[in-house]
Amino acid sequence: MNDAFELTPRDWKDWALFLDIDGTLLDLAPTPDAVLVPSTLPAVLNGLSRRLSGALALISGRELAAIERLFPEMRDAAGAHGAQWRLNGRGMDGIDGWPRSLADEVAARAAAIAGVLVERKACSLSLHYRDNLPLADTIHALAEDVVRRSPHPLRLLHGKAVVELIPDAAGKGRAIERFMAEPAYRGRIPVFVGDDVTDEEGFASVNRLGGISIHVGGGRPTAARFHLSDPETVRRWLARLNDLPRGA
Ligand SMILES: O=P(O)(O)OC[C@H]1O[C@H](O[C@H]2O[C@H](CO)[C@@H](O)[C@H](O)[C@H]2O)[C@H](O)[C@@H](O)[C@@H]1O
Repeated sequence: MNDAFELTPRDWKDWALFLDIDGTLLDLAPTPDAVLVPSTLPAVLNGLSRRLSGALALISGRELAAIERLFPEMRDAAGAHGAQWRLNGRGMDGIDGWPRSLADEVAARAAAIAGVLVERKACSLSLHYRDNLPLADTIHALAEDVVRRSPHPLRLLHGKAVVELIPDAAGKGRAIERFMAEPAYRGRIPVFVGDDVTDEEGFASVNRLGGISIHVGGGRPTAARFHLSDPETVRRWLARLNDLPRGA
């Protein structure tokens, strides 16, 4: 796979940049709240957003409230794998139909299993088992049972030591496509950087749209066409882009 480090837009009007958070912008941590935002990263993201005339969005499995806590200055984001959506600093219509009572039930069932961390979000739910990896099958079976019984169409995503329940209509590919229809993004080349299996839908979308898909890490098959080795390299690449002349 091609190294993405030397990739540079010919013109700042060319690219629309979509960035995953955990495992891409930020190093993975033992729990969701333990992640650290390196002190120089917000300024780099702001600088790039300005260079791209606003065509930069965070595309994350985290809920919007958590994204805002980590990156308060970022104006465009898709949360909960695209079930939530914010444009130009304003919350937009998301995906309805999150079955709260079923989510209560799955949270209670999972909380009774030692080593599982339940992360409840506005319209999705994550079951983390990083503390007890052999629980993977148990957690997957529990989540599959919930999806089968849900009154609303849900689906499962299997991420890094996590199973996520999301509305069936959500997904990072659709989130990127929704941004690409907005005036600030329309006509640009989508560039998506992500690390996880849950980012594959985003890679497939940007490939279809003639864009640039960049996988962070390695060790598994991916639809991405470019590669960066780890979040530290992603941050160095973004800083390098942000140091290019504004007229690039
Ligand atoms: O789409 P992303 O921005 O990559 O978010 C995916 C999930 O990331 C978080 O969980 C992952 O990162 C945690 C912190 O490093 C780690 O402890 C956990 O094992 C990972 O699965 C986040 O907590 C989830 O809500 C996101 O959906």
